[in-house]
Order: sequence, then C-alpha cells, then structure tokens
Amino acid sequence: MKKRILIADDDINIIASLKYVLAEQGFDIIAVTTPQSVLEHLEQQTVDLVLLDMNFQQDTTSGAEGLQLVSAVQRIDANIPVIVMTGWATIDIAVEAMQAGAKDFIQKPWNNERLLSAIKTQFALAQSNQMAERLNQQNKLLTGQTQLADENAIVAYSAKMKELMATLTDLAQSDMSILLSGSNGTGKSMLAAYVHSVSARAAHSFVPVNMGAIPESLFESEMFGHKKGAFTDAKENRIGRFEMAEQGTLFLDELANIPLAQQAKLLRVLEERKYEVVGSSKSHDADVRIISATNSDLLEQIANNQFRQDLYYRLNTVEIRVPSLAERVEDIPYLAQHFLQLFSVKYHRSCPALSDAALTKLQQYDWPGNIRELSHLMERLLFTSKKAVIDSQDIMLTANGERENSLDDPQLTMNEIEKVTLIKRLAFHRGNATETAKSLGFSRSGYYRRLAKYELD
Ligand SMILES: Nc1ncnc2c1ncn2[C@@H]1O[C@H](COP(=O)(O)OP(=O)(O)OP(=O)(O)O)[C@@H](O)[C@H]1O
Repeated sequence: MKKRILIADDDINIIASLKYVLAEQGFDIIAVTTPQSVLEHLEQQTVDLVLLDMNFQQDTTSGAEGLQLVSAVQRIDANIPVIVMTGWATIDIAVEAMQAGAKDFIQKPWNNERLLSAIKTQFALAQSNQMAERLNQQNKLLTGQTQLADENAIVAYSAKMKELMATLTDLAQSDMSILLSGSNGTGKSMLAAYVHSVSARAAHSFVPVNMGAIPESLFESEMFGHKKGAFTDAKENRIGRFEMAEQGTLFLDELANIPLAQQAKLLRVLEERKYEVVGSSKSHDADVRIISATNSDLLEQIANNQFRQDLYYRLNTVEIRVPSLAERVEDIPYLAQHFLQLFSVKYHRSCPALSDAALTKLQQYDWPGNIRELSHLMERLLFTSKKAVIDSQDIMLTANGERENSLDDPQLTMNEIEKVTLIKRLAFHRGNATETAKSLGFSRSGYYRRLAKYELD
C-alpha cells in the first residue's frame, strides 16, 4: 500500500514543489495550509508521516507554532513520525523540535536527496518499531500464559487435527477399543491419554505399557502380575498393568512389537475379559478400556504372519490415523511457540519469539521425527540462540530433513555421541523403532531403555 504523507505549510509554492518531488516517488500526498487542518486530518484518516513547517506566519521566526503542533501530533498518535522544516533554521529550534517529539529536521531550501532519505529512514524505523512492538506483545502474551503452561495441552489448530479431536472426543464416550496409527512422535500417546481424560473412566487410572520395552520372558508378569515365589525372581507380589488399569484405560503402545506367543495370551484376555496372576489360578475380571498405538503397517505384518489378524480385529474396533506433522503445517507455529513456552518455564528462562522467516523455515521442513523432533529442536534453541527473537539462520536444519549435529565435536561425551547417533539413526529409518534398534545392534528392550535415558521417548 502507498505510504501517505501529510505536508503542512502555509506557502502554496512550497507545497507544490514538495508534492511534485514526493508524488514522483510513489507517495500519496495530502497538503494543508493551517495548523488546525493538520489536526483535523490526523483525527480523520491514516497518515504515515507528517512533514511540518515550523512557522505558519511568515513574520514569525520563533518556531513556537511549529513546536506546539509537533506536540499536538504526538498526542494524537505518538507513532506517526514528524519531520520538521523551516527556512530560519537554528540549532536551538532543531533541538526543541526533537525534544517535542520530531524525528528529523530539514532546512529550507531543502536538498531533495536529503529529504527523501530522511523520509525513507523514518518509514524503515517505523516498520521495525512496529515489528518490535508486535513481538513484544506476543512475548507478553506468552509470559502472561506462563502460569498456564501445560505439557498436556494439545495444540490442534489445523482442520485435520480439529476434526481428529472432535472424533476422539466423541469416541471417548463409548467403551470401544481404539487403535491409533501414525508415525513416531505424532502424538499418539498424548491423544490416548486425552481420550481417557474425557471418558467415563477418567476418575480411574490411565496405564501406558510400551510393548516393545517388555522382555519376552516377563510379559505375563508385567501384564497380569505375579505372586511371590511364582518363579525364581518373584521375591514379592507384583501388580500387573491390567490390575493397575482396573476401571480405567490400558494403553498398549508400540503394539507391533508384541511377540507372536504373547499376542495369543493377550488375545485370550481380551476375548474372555479375564486374566490370571502368574502363580495363582484365580481369575480376575479385566475391566479396562483398551487403546493401542502403532507406527507399523499391521496389515503388512499380518500378511507376513508377524501379527495375528484376530488380535488386530479385537483391537481396532475403530482405527484412527494420526497425521504426520508435515501434513498439518498450520500447527507448526503454534506448536513451536507452545514448546518454547514450556521449556522456558522449565528452565526459568525468558521465552523467545520466532521471526516470520524462522516460522517459514520450520514450516518448510519435513519433520521425520514429527512433533517430538520439533519439541527437541525448541528445547535446544532455547540454549543455543539466547536471543529475544529467534531467526531462520539460528535454526539448524538441512534440506533432507536431517539435523546438522556433528559427531566430530571434541566436546561431546560418550553419552552425547550415543544420543546423537540414536537421533540420526531414528531419522534415517523415519522413526521405525525396529529398524533403528536392529541397525544399532540393540535388543528391543535395550533400545527403549536408551530412548528413556535420553528422554527421546
Ligand atoms: N498436538 C500436540 N500438542 C502439543 N504437544 C504435542 C502434541 N502432539 C504431541 N505432542 C508432544 O510431542 C511429544 C511426542 O508425542 P507422543 O509421545 O504422544 O507421540 P507418539 O506418536 O506416541 O510417539 P511414539 O510413536 O514414538 O510413541 C510429546 O512430548 C507430546 O507431549
């Protein structure tokens, strides 16, 4: 949009030549000849800059009239830059005008280049002030929300996520088994907990179990519990996950990692709605709602005889696909700010803002690790950028979606090297846990132990 300049001078010849010079530069010009009409115009329309004569009556040389007008303009809108002009320039008038709020001072007869450069400088300054003010407001808003920072708050602004949340809220009212599918880090665990929290079972426990992390030999003991002495290592009675989730929700995460033999045991419990504690023959009712999650293609696993079809049908009364982050780029700015806020509260640091260019960069990246990756990046940026406004060059991403973490850094400890390697390998296998563990030579439980250790889970 064209910038609008208000010229105020009582000499119509001066107005004519200023108009000529400025209109040629593409500015929209309004010209007035009395102090009163300056104020009237400012009250009625948007003006981006005022070019003001300091002496409206030719015989006055004090500049008092101009000074009063500068102050009056400031009272109407302190953000409008005022450049004063006078034919009787003295350093005193210049100083007074600046003190009254003028941003610059031009001496008549003026030099066109100097005049244009002064005007352009004011427009550039006004724009950056406006930007700083916007960021300041955003920061205030975020700091004001500090008390409300909630790591369980689900960010869902995109149409896809709004629809998904509405479906889940609806399904939560039923007792149906829900299978959440989607890549790693898309929020499946969080959404499972959400369903529980708005369901009729909310007053009871939500019990997550990472099926990949349970050693095969301990599956029954973990899930159904054991009696003291039931096997060599059973030194105490142990409550299983089904019992913990009694009347609540049992969340079976990484479902595809259940070995076939254990799948049969789980299926029996789900069919009969009864289970036995290891070392006891007494049956317990399994009053739990099951939500499960997977990032694998279960149909492919069924076709390869790695997953039981009957168990799949038992668990997927409803199957919901959680979209990857790249499929909901509209959420990225909100998520990024949400995590910056959460981490700044956690680490007692002031919360930085993200520049528009930084947000664009985040939206153009493909996020193989999805929301978890975004969250880790925001945590890291809080320490590496240390700026009030994070800009695009502060964000280290590469075009193919891999992080620029160098293992050659001589400062890295062995743990840090392991963590970086794990992150890189996970990204390489696009979040596939089985492939990542296999390629690093870790057992499934060893892999999950490390994920937990480095807080990558
Ligand atoms: N919509 C969201 N709003 C805010 N935070 C989110 C959202 N979705 C996910 N998160 C956060 O991102 C991280 C990863 O989410 P979560 O663990 O639920 O993903 P997941 O799909 O279960 O991952 P995995 O398949 O690896 O188990 C968590 O810290 C979670 O709190």
